[in-house]
Amino acid sequence: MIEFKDVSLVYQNGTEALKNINLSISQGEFIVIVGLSGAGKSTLIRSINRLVTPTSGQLLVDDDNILSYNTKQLRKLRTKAGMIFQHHNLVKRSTVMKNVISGRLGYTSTLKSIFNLYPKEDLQLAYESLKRVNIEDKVYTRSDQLSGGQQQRVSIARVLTQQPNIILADEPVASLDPPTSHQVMTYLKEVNREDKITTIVNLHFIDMAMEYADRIIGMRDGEIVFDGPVSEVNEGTFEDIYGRKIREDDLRGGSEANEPVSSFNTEDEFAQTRN
Ligand SMILES: Nc1ncnc2c1ncn2[C@@H]1O[C@H](COP(=O)(O)OP(=O)(O)OP(=O)(O)O)[C@@H](O)[C@H]1O
Repeated sequence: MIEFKDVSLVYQNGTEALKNINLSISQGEFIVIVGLSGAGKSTLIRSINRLVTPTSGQLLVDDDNILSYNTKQLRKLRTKAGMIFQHHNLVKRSTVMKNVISGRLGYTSTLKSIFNLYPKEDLQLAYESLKRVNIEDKVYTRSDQLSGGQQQRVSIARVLTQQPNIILADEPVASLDPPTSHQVMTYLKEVNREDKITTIVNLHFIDMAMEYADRIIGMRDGEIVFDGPVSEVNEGTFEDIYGRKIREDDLRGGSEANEPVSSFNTEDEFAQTRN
């Protein structure tokens, strides 16, 4: 359970990025946050693993106020709340396995991790995580030799290896083409359903928000201006959130041919079904 109680965040330059946020998120929900650039979406999700620190209010994760956490507690929190970024944040010159096993860092002593002394079970878990996103054949490939979509799948595998109970995804598909975007969202949704991991995703594209979210939160100018199940959302809702008419570039497109992806071995194979 995640609870924001009157949470505000003012950056050092005076920008009020979050204004009195009150929000309650139950374990296992799949939430998409939408809003124009600068609305505060990143700030909101980065508050949950304390990549940024709210300046007032209370932020509870499993009944604990994370705003009073020390360094050791923060390390634990960041293991529990895994993060996926727009640009993957993989170590480019390391292999896929090295990147994915780093998901165990929060459970391993620094010395052991320097010498790559991960327990066998951790290596097994990393391999199983790669299998879940169908990229286990790339286990010894250098990360910079993968496509953008493959790198994002590796970053999902890395997060899974962390065994989190929250996944925070900050614009995970912003740099991907439509078919690959749907593939990545489908994996996130699959993981959410199977493992009951609370998943919070920032998205720019309203058609993708409608397709994958169970609940949509709309932000404008640091405030929550909509919060409800996807069944209550229509074009007018987005126009209210955005404060303008919906435009073509608010849509990612390419969803009509969306199929379950698990049975495809390669991204090319998957993409071919969409052409
Ligand atoms: N480190 C920072 N220092 C000062 N202001 C910041 C910082 N990070 C973000 N902001 C400002 O805070 C506000 C909210 O930014 P945030 O990145 O959370 O919005 P967003 O909705 O995620 O936008 P985008 O979709 O462009 O990423 C914006 O006005 C932004 O310029």
